[in-house]
Parts: sequence; C-alpha cells; structure tokens
Amino acid sequence: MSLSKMTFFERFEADILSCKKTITIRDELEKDYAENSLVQASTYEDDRWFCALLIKSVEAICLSQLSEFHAEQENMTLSELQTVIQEIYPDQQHLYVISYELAR
Ligand SMILES: CC(=O)Nc1ccn([C@@H]2O[C@H](CO)[C@@H](O)[C@H]2O)c(=O)n1
Repeated sequence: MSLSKMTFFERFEADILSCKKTITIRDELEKDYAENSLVQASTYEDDRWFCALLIKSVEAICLSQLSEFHAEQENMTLSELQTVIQEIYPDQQHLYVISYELAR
C-alpha cells in the first residue's frame, strides 16, 4: 500500500498553500507515495490537517545532485535547502524528491 498522509513542519505550510513550495525531499522511510494519488498533509507539530496534495512524481536523488532547480521548487536558496536537509537527514546521501500539486 502506498502512503496517504504526509507531515510538514508548520513553517512550510504557507509556502505549500500558496504553491511556492512544490516539492519535498524525504528519505527511504517516506518514499512510498504513488504517482497521481491524493495525500493528506498535516503539520508535524500538532498533526493539524491543512490540505490535500496530488503526488506528481517520486524520484531518487543523490545529495550531490541537489541543484538550484530543486531549491527554487522549495522556495529557498540552494544553501538554505542544503542546511535544512543536513538538519533533518544528517549523513544521508540517498533521498527522494517528491513533487506534488495542491489538490483543489
Ligand atoms: C515533518 C516531517 O515529518 N518531515 C519533514 C521532512 C521534510 N520537510 C521539508 O521538505 C523539504 C526537504 O526535506 C524541506 O522543505 C523540509 O523542511 C518537512 O517539512 N517535514
């Protein structure tokens, strides 16, 4: 079964709802989202639902491949994104780029 729920840090909620953040980068434990499936998004801090997302793709990535293009889709600079990923997933080289659209 593919996953049907995803949590985000609350600080990213506004960017997701305004479509400024259209990808998330996750590890092995959170890669099993099916393309074209609907996923319910809630905040990590208090598990508050805030939107439904339509999964567009899930692609494996090596940290060394992280680019300005990914950062743009995160509404961050590349160095901000590298810092965030280092904080959430220290020492992990293999991650997954999950792209999504806001479901309306
Ligand atoms: C709350 C939880 O369980 N996990 C995560 C993991 C990641 N992210 C965000 O995805 C991007 C790349 O990782 C960055 O914008 C991250 O901050 C998130 O919001 N929540």
